[in-house]
Order: sequence, then structure tokens, then C-alpha cells
Amino acid sequence: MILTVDVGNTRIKAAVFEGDTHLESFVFDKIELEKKIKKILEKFETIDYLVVSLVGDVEKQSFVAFENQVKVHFVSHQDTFPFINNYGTPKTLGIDRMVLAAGATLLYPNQNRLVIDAGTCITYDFIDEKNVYQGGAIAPGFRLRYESLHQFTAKLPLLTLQSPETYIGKSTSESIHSGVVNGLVYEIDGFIDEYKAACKNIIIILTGGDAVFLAKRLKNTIFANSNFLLESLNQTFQYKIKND
Ligand SMILES: Nc1ncnc2c1ncn2[C@@H]1O[C@H](COP(=O)(O)OP(=O)(O)OP(=O)(O)O)[C@@H](O)[C@H]1O
Ligand SMILES: CC(C)(CO)[C@@H](O)C(=O)NCCC(=O)O
Ligand SMILES: [K+]
Repeated sequence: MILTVDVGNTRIKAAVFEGDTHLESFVFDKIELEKKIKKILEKFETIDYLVVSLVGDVEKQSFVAFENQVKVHFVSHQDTFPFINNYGTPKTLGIDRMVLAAGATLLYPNQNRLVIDAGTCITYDFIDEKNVYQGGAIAPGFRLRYESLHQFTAKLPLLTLQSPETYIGKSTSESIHSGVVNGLVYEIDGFIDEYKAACKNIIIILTGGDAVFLAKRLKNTIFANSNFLLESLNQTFQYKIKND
């Protein structure tokens, strides 16, 4: 049994897997990390591996503390991945993006794949049908957009995510919601159109904390899978075990 943990820039997400079966998921804050992991290990006594994708600023030591109970593995650039990496700066490619790319490669064989992860950042990762990771894009997510409008202006209030009625904002707050929400929706649809025009046979996977909110609003019909990173982490680790 494997406990996968995704340390993002905002929250921590974890899931327990038995083979390919997803048993349970958890979401928590960084400060609760050790307490929550301890609880999960108590609940699922047969967990033998703790597999971590570490992007946010959490100390590795918080996980190493469990080494007397389980084998701890931090996914790293040195691991075996199922794709060829054609990124210009492979050493600086985010581990979360590598895990997403690995999951897409293994779960959707022999086709072009685009993974869109909507969290703190919106990341785009493209893996072609020959299993070559080509790159993608990094853009600010919802919260970063709302916060930057507030932080870098004198007059704009700090708002939280809310769906705009129309694209024509009739007040300051409506204008901000339209700019942030419609702006991001148009942006994602624009990227999707671009990829679809460039490749016929492409699967698009939308994941991350804001995936469900976005899926409902995109022009392109895309199925949201909020657990794709954790599922990919499980797949990546199983692939590593088989191929090492
Ligand atoms: N309970 C929640 N707490 C915080 N954010 C939430 C919650 N539910 C949904 N969200 C949305 O999820 C987004 C964060 O997504 P996610 O958890 O994937 O980000 P993250 O922790 O930074 O991970 P990553 O670094 O992989 O993007 C926030 O922008 C927010 O809109
Ligand atoms: C872009 C983020 C912050 C998304 O979580 C992460 O993947 C990261 O820190 N990436 C490093 C830069 C890169 O991927 O090229
Ligand atoms: K993200």
C-alpha cells in the first residue's frame, strides 16, 4: 500500500493507493503535516511506502521522521521517467510537472497529451505521441491574479474567487471578477484551441484545486480529474519500482 503526498505551493494533498485502486484522499495545511501523516499511517497500517512530490517550501525532515515506519521516497530528477525529456532546462522542470507528464504518458499511451494543472500556478505540459515531453507554460492561478491586482495597485480591493455574471463588469468588483475569471477561462480555451489545431489526436487532462470550477466554464468540454497528480504519483512510483 502506498501513501502519495503532493506538497503544492498552497496546500498538501495526499492519497492512499492499493495497486491502482484509490482508497482515500486527504487535504491539509503545511502546519498540520506531521500530525496528519501520522493519523493516515495509523488508519492504514499496511502502508509500506510514502511517496512525495515536493514543490512547496516544506522541510524534507518532516517526512524523514517517518522512516522508522515506512520507506520514504522523494520523487526527483534522478528517477526513471516513462518519457524523453526535451525541456531546455530539465533540471529546473518542476517535479509536479514531471509527475503529471509521467502519469499522462502511462495512463494515456500512444497519443498526444496536454495536462493543465490549475492550482497556485496554471501549468501546461505537453507530451507528444512519441512520449517526448516538449514543455508547456506557467501562468498565475486565480489567487495570484486576485492578490496581484490588490497588491500592486492603490485602489483595488482584495477579492476572493467568484463567478462573474457577464463579461461586462458593472462595478469595481464585477470588473475584477470578470477580468480574473473570464480572463483565465479565455486564456485556457485559447491554449486548448492552439494545441488542438496543431495535433489531431490529443487528450487533454484538467487537474488541480480549481479544475472543477474551470471545467464548467470552458468552451472546450474537458473532464476534470482533481486527483490526477496523486494518481500520477502512484503510477510514477510503480513505474520506477518496475524499471529500476
Ligand atoms: N479548501 C480549499 N483551500 C484552498 N484552496 C482551495 C480549496 N478548495 C479549492 N481550492 C482552490 O484550489 C486552488 C489551489 O489549488 P491546489 O491545491 O491544486 O494548489 P497548490 O497547493 O498550490 O498546488 P500546486 O502547487 O500543485 O498548484 C486555490 O486557488 C483555490 O481556488
Ligand atoms: C510552476 C510550479 C510552481 C507549479 O507548481 C512548479 O512546477 C515549479 O516550481 N516549476 C519550476 C519551473 C519549471 O517547471 O520550469
Ligand atoms: K499547479
